[in-house]
Amino acid sequence: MHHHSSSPLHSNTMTNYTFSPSSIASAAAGGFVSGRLHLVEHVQILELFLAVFVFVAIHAVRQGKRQGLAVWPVLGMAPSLVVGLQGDMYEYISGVVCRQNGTFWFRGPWLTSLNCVVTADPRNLEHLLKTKFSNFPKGPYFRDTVRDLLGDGIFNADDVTWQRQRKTASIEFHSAKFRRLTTESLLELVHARLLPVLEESLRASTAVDLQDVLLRLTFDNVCMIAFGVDPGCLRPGLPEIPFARAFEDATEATVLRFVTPTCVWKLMRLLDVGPERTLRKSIEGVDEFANQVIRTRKKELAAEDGCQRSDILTVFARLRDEEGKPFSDKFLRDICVNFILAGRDTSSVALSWFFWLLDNNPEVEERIVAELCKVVSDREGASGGSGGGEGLVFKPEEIKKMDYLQAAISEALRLYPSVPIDHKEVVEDDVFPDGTVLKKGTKVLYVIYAMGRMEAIWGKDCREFRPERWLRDGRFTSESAYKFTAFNGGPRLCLGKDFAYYQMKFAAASILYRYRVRVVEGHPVVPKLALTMYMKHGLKVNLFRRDESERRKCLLKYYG
Ligand code: HEM
Repeated sequence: MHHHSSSPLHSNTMTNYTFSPSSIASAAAGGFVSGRLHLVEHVQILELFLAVFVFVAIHAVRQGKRQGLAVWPVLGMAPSLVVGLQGDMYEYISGVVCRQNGTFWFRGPWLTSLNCVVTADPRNLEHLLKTKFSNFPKGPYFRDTVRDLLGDGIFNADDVTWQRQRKTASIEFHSAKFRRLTTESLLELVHARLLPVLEESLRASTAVDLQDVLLRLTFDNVCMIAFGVDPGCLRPGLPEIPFARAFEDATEATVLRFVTPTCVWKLMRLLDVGPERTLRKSIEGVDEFANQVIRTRKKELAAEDGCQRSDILTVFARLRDEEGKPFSDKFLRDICVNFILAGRDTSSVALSWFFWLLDNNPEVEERIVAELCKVVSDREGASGGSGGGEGLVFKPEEIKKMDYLQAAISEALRLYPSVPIDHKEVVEDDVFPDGTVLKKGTKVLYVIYAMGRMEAIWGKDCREFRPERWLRDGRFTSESAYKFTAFNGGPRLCLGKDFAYYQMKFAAASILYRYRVRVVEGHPVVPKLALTMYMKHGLKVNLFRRDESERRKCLLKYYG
């Protein structure tokens, strides 16, 4: 369409007319006439171009009404996606999926692999997560993209490889020994490391990035659970830890692959350039740390020295495969790296949104503080007031009793699910309960973020932060995993769910009992576009001491 502007005739005429000083007369006579002729030609072509554009645009927008997003020739829905990327992508997709009654087809540009079904319909979720579970694995596309980092670990595996890890890890996660490990490691981290860092910020009257602090807390915690080793990210001065840095870089570079055409990143990997070079180097960093821990642990176990340990590495290192052989170091590395990835950021990100929501909903915060004080005042032998001092440590059975806190955290996860979008691939032709026809190989995206904000699921007040919706007679009641999908559902339900709730409740209760957490005025809070819903700019907060008289006031207000 643009060939006219590069025609030699056209450019010569223009050159003569505009710049040649040699013949003004000829320019006035012949040049001027031909110039006008070309101008007319120009205008006609422009008009034609405009007419075609308007026609295509009307067609695209009309199709958009039916299909959710404008569909352009060749580019499909990609231009609409680019527009969406300028604002809040999650809100944008949620809007489309709601207008389309829960499901729509995303049409990618020709010759790309971006076509997929996008859904937020609980019936479809139950179908793909439970009823037809084996027809919706993670699939080869996902596996190829993340294999360099995750190998054959649980997050990246399907079928037998997944089943075997799931079974062993599930038994372990529900054992008393493991529970003890998680409660003890968390107690140590919160009281010896988290609270001192926060106290220091209060004393110095400086703002602190609460998201960063919480990310460090859960990173250390999950490493203790996976490896039995504490990397020490959460310490005064918030030092940079090479293993944590390598892990983060490796995850980011892996995520980048999802938005790069496969042939491009594969070529970059071959040439060892750009983000692929970063990825290779950071994976080396991860492996160096992992391999050293694995070697040491194997020696310990051979010397029967590590019997008391109950971390994931020790459990799997003791096992034997079908042929009676121990697992390879590489497989042990994959198992641990996957657990770290799964349990690293999700709880801390959820807590960050939770504290931000509390800052905007002071009455919810008061109710939580009242509940904490009630639990403390119910302690045997406690008398008067809320019964605790600054050194108070919540006990596991007390954490369990905090129904309102559990409701408030669930409500934060409903509105800001740590994993906002997830995906599956179709093995055999199938049909969703809502009638969507699925061909073998189709990719399915389910928008967990949108599901938390649908009137059809949560009612008219779906956008309000209202923990009460989770309570029946003051007791926390869980929702169907196919409506509240923050932890996934069916056989691949989050393995760390109970632990995550314990961890979030323990950390939140320990902080709220001592401090008022106030977000710094004007601090921008927006989600980052990534596989995990981080706050893009972190969460800068100031801390203020919550003293006994304030706690007592909350207790009296709600419990008389
Ligand atoms: C608020 C906190 C958390 C949320 C919202 C969350 C959410 C999820 C989701 C959505 C999945 C499914 C991912 C997928 O299959 O694509 C998942 C899987 C998993 N989560 Fe969590 N998670 C949380 C905390 C944790 C923690 C603390 C751990 C471990 C210590 C953990 C361990 C796992 C594991 C091992 C899987 C894989 C299960 C499987 O594939 O069979 N999670 N989680």
